[in-house]
Amino acid sequence: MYSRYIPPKKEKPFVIRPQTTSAASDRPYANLGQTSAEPLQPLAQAQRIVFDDDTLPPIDHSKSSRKLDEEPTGTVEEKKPKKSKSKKSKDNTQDGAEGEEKESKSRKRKRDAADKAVVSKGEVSNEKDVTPESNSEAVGAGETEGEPTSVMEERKPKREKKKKRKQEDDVDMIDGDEDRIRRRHKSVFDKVQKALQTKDDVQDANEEEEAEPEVEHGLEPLPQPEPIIFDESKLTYETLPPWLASPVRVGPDKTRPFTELGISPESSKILESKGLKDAFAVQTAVLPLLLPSPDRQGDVVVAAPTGSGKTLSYVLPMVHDISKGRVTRLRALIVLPTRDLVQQVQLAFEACTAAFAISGGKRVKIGTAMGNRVFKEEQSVIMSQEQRYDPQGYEQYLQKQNRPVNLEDSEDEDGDEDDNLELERSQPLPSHVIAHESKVDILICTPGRLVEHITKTPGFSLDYVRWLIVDEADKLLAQDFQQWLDTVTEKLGIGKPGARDFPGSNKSGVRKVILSATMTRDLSLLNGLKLSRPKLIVVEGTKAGEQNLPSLLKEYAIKIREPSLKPLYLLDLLQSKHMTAVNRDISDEVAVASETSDSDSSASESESEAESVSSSSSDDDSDDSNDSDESDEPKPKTKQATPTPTPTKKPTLPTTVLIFTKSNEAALRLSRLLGLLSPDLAPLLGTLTSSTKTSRRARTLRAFAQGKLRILVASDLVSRGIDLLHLEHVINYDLPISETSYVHRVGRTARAGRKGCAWTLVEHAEARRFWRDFAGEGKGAVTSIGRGGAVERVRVGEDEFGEERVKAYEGALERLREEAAGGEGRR
Ligand SMILES: Nc1ncnc2c1ncn2[C@@H]1O[C@H](COP(=O)(O)OP(=O)(O)OP(=O)(O)O)[C@@H](O)[C@H]1O
Repeated sequence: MYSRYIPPKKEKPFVIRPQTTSAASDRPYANLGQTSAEPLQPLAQAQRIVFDDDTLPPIDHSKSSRKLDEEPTGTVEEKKPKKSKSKKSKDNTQDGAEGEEKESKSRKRKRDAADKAVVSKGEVSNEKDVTPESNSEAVGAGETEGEPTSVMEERKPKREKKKKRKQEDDVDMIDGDEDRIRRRHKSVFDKVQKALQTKDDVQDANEEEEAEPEVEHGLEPLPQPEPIIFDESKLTYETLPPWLASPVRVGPDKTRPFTELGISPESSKILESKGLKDAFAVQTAVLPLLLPSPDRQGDVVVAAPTGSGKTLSYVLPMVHDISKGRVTRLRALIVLPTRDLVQQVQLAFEACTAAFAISGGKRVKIGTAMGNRVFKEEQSVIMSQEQRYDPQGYEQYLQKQNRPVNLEDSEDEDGDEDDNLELERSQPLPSHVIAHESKVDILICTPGRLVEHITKTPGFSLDYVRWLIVDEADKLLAQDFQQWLDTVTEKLGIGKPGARDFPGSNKSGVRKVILSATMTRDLSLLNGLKLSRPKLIVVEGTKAGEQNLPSLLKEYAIKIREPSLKPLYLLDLLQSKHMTAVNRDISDEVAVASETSDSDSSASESESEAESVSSSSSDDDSDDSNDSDESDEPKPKTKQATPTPTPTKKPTLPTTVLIFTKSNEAALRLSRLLGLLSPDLAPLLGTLTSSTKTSRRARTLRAFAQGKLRILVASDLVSRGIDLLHLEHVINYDLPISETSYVHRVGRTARAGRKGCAWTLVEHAEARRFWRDFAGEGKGAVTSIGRGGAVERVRVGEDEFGEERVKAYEGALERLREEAAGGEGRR
C-alpha cells in the first residue's frame, strides 16, 4: 500500500495553484493532463494525479493516498461541484441585466472549464485519444516546474497562444460573439465524447495498478508492522478448564467434628481446648483432601469468604503430616503478602503443633522470614551449621580455596558479598566440612524474603519441600514480587529422589494449596503455579467468579453532604447509638480488657499518639524484603509538640472499630485529628500503617485484641487477612479502590460466625461508584460482590454541625498543620 504513495523524484512535480489566476480557479484540475514530453503510460499518469493533489497542503498523506487507492478518478470529480458552487456564489453577487448576461456567460465558461477538466482526465487516461491541441488546452493555466528545456520551449508558443486566445475569449464575451464560442464549445464537446469513451479504460488500468503496484513503480514495499489482533473474547465458564468451571461446592453451615475428618481424638481434644470444637465448612471440605487418603490427591484451590477459617484448613493437615517425620528439614513453605499475616499464621501453627506432638509425633518447628530482622540474624534463625567429619569433602574445600578467585563464584547473584552468610566465612576444622541444616520444618515467609534466602543463604534448599501454600493468592499472583513464583516453582521442579516422599504413604511430590477470599479465575496467573490435578473448593453462597461477604455482615452507607467536614461526620458516627456492641459477649470482653488496661495504661498511651502525622506516606502494604525493622523506628517528633490530650472522663466506647483511610498519611492525620477533636477518644486510638515498625504494629494489634485500644485507624495494610476476632465495626472513611478491596476491608469483621457492621462514608462525587460498583444498586449495577441483604442508608451529622464545632474543627486542623510543619522542619 505505502509504495504507491512515495512521491517520485521532485524533478517533475505538478504544482497547482488554484488561486493564481481566475482562469486557474475556473479550471482547478485542468492541469492534470500530460506534462511530460514523453508519453506516459496510463498507470504512471494516474499516480501523478495524486502528486498534484499532494501539492495542496500536505496535512495527511495517508488520507490523500487512500483516496488514490480507492477512487483514483473520483478525486477529481468530487471536487468539481465545490468549485462550481463557489463560482456560482460569486456570480450571484452581480446584479441587473448585465449581471444576468454575465451569469449566463459565466455558466458557459464553467461548463467549458468542467468539460476541459474531463478532457484532461481523458488525456491522462489515454494520451493516444487526445489531440495535441486539446492537450495544450488541458495544461491551461497550471504552472510546470523543472521540466526539460525542450519541453518548456515547446510549450512557450502554446502558452502565448493560449493567453492570446483567453484575451480573445474575454473580448468575445464582452462583445457578445457567441457564435465563436459555440463553435469552440462544439469542438470541445466532440473531444469530451472521445474522452468519455476512454474513461472505462482508465479505470481498468487503475485497478491493474492497484493489483501490482510494486511492479509498475519498481518500489520495494515498506516493512509493515504485524497487524495487531485484539482478542476481545472473554473467558466464560464454558471456556475455563473443568476444574475451574465446575468447583466443589460446600454449604456454609456444613460443620463437622474434627474426628470425623481424620484428626485423631487426642489431637481433636487439644484443638477443642483451644476453642476449635468443630471444623468450619471450608475445613470440612479441605481437610479430607489434604489429609492422607488412598485416593489420588491433587492440588487444592480454595475460594471462601473472609473469616471462614481458611488458615486452619491447611495448618492442620500440614502439621499432621510433618509431625510424622523425625528429622528436621524444610518441608513446607507458606507464602503471605505481609509481615502481619506471617506473624498471625505463625500463631495459628503454634496453637496446633502441640495437638499433633503426641503419641511419639514430632513437634513441628516453625520459622519465619519476613525481613523484620537483619538478614544474617534471620539466616541463623532458620539455618544451622556444624563441623562434620569428611576428609574427602575437606580436600575438595582446600582445592577450591587454592583455585584462582573467580568473582562470579565468590559473589552472590547481586554481586553483593556482604549479604552472604557469616557462617560461610567460618573455617572448617581439618578433615571436616561445614554442613548447613534447616532449623525449621515449616517456613512462613513473605515472597521477597524467600527469594533472598533461596539466592543468598548457603545451604538453604527446597529439595525436601513437599508443601507449598499461597495464601491471599490473588494478591501474590498479581504482584510478582521479585519473580518469586518462577524462582520457587523452578526449585520445586527438581529434587533428590525420595526427598519429597510423604511418610506412611506411597505419595511423593509437592502439594500446593492456593487460597483467597477473592480468588482469581485468571488462568494466566494460575498457570504460573504449575498445579497438578487441581480441585477448586468454593464455599457455598460464593458463586463462582463472585466475591461473597460473610453472611452475618450488615452494611450501611452514610451520605456526606459537606466533604470538608467529613471528620465531623465520622466523629458523630463514633459517638452515635450505632456504635454499639453487636455480639452478645463483646461488652464483657471489652469491659474486662478495659479494666486490665486501666492498671496498665502505659501500653495504651504508647500505642495511641505514638506516631507522627508527618511520617512516611508510603502506601505500600506489600512485602519489602529489604525493609527490616532496625532502621525504621519512628521518631517521636510530634509527641513533644503535641502532648496527648488528657481525657476528661473515662472512655465509654462499648465496641471496637477499625477505620480505613486511603493512605498511611491519611490514617496518621485522621487518628491525630480525632484525638484533638475528642480528647475522650484519644486513649482508645491506635494507628496501623505500613510505615509503622512491625513490632509496634504487633503491639498495637495485641492492645486492640485486649481491648486496651478500641479504635484503629489504618491504611489498606491490614485490609487483608488480619484476624481481629472481636472487631465489630469497620468504617470506610475513604472509599476502597476496588470491589476486592471492599470485600477484604469489611471482611475484617463478622468473622468466624460472629456479627459485624460495615459503614461507608460516601461523598456526593463518589455516590454513583459506590452504589453501582460496591452496593450493586441502581442503573448499570455491575458488582461482583455477593451479599445477604442490601446496603442500608443511615443518616449521621444531618443537623448542622454548629458554628462552635466548626470553629473547633478548624482549630484542630490548624494545630495539625503546625505539627506537620514542625515535623518537616525537624527532619
Ligand atoms: N473450627 C474453628 N472453630 C472455631 N474457630 C475457628 C475455627 N476455624 C477457624 N476459626 C477462627 O476463625 C477466625 C478466622 O479464621 P481465618 O483467619 O483462618 O479466616 P480466613 O478465612 O483466612 O479469613 P481471611 O480471608 O480474612 O484471611 C480465626 O480467629 C480462627 O481462629
